[in-house]
Amino acid sequence: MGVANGIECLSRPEQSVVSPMSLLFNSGVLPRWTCPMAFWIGLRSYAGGPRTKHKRYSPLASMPTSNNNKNRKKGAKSKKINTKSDPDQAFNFGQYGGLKKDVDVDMNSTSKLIQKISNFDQLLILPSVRDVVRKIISKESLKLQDNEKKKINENITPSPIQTVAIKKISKNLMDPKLQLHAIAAETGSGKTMAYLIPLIDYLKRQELETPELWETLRDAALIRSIILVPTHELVDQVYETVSQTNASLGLKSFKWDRTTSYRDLLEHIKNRMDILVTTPAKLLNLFSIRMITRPDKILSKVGFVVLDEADTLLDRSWLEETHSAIKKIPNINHLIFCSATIPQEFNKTMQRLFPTVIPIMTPRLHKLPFALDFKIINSALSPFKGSKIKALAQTLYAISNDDTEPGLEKRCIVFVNEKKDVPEIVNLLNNKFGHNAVGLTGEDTPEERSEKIVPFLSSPRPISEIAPQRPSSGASLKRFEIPNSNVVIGELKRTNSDATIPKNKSLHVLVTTDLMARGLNFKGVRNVVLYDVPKTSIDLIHRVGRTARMKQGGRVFMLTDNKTKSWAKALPKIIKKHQRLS
Ligand SMILES: Nc1ncnc2c1ncn2[C@@H]1O[C@H](COP(=O)(O)OP(=O)(O)OP(=O)(O)O)[C@@H](O)[C@H]1O
Repeated sequence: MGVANGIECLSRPEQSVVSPMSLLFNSGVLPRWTCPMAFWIGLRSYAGGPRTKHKRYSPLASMPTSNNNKNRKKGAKSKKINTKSDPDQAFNFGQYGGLKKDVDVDMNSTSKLIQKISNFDQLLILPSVRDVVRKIISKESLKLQDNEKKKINENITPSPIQTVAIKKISKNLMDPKLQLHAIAAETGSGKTMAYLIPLIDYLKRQELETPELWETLRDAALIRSIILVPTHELVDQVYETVSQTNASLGLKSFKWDRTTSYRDLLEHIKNRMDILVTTPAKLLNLFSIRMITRPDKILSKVGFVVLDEADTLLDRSWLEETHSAIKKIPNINHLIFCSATIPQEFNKTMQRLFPTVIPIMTPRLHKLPFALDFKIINSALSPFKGSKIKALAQTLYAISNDDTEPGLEKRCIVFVNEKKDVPEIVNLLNNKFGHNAVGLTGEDTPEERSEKIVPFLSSPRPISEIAPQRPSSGASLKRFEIPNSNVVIGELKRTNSDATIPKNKSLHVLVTTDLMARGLNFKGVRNVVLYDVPKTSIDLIHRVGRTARMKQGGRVFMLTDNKTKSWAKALPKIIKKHQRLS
């Protein structure tokens, strides 16, 4: 049977296409156990925040204080200190930090470029692509409230990471050689569009600038580009953005997640798939679908591949799967890694390979969101007296009763370290404190996960749509400042003790773990509670990054107790100083 489209033929190819990727891998340059594609930059950690052996230094040693500098000068003689240390020393969060301290990308030229470019018109993007992208951003952007959406074009400017990424990637966009880029910028900074705009531009230019090639692709059964993400929630989210290019640019995008049928997948591949959004595991499935006997042919025209949340996809629990998936794509032209954090372990693994990747970073990498209001609540103090659940309940009351987000249903995400704690916290919040909470962990079925997460991923609903049950008329709101914290909190005093606790409908609470801390664009969620102090700076950055996205306002309440370490209590100061975390 003919090999017309890689789906009907029966014979397997005699020899596979030798590709730049397999060349890298098979040329012995890399030991077999490594993955041939991740090329993290040669990050050199500066002396920022040296963990010193001097007894008097606490883990806060990295905080630039006068005596630290004096000691650091003294210490400088004893060990070689990088002269190019970052002016704002990295703050070691957690016992071992976790993030690479500083990057050696020239931030000065990046900052100058960001200042120079204030409009998408100044970037090398096809006009048709530029117009569509502006419309997508204005539709999805949190910044533009409805009444502003009419002024679409003048309000949509490229975010810093978008400016830098598009500038660097579009320089040689259509060069046929293998090009590797690593995009790293703070959470909520618009990284999705930072890789999507070059990807879409690449596909459209391929159509317009190489018509003969396009003739061979237009009606073939193949996939032209792939975006890999770690979770099905992210597949849905990225696809929601990507699919908006279908009608306006004639691009055929498709998401392959747990709900996708093979029939649907084959149907879309048969009619040319321009952008596939999926997970590494699903992509590997392509090689075990009986009806597809030439999966290599289907992947032979994939020119553009993105690994979003790359530090997750390439950490030790994912490395094997991601590496196998990438190895199946023989002719990659652009391979882009994208993440909000550069964990040390990830960086070391990548440094061992070869740092040929072009780094694309912005000055706020590893810093918490600019417009973040970070509050610490010590549950050891009265009135909580060591009860974290009571501190959480009171915090949620304060959020639901304060004057923020007038007229809108408020949402709050509560992150815990252990998924086993989620059910009990939800139960107590709902049945003892009258809150409106749901719990979400990996134990939930895919259907349960998407049902629970949707109200937090969509924009806030008008409160008029939800029957707000105000506290019984006898209640009075006594407000008091929690000692040793910067939190004003209200205590609901009920005058008639038999009043049932009103279900607090004006605040919707999601209690979850790090499963939901990565990449998800919780639209307009203004409140995050860290029920447990995150174990690493990576967890802290991703959890906190679910709010205050794209310069929006946002509040984080972190519950502490007598066991909380001093470095955790220093966070409000670190954030106020916009200090980098490590
Ligand atoms: N140029 C822009 N102007 C205004 N809003 C934008 C712009 N680009 C993206 N956004 C909006 O900013 C929000 C965050 O974007 P995105 O999810 O891509 O951030 P991110 O950097 O990928 O975050 P994370 O690191 O958490 O994955 C989205 O609602 C998006 O629509």
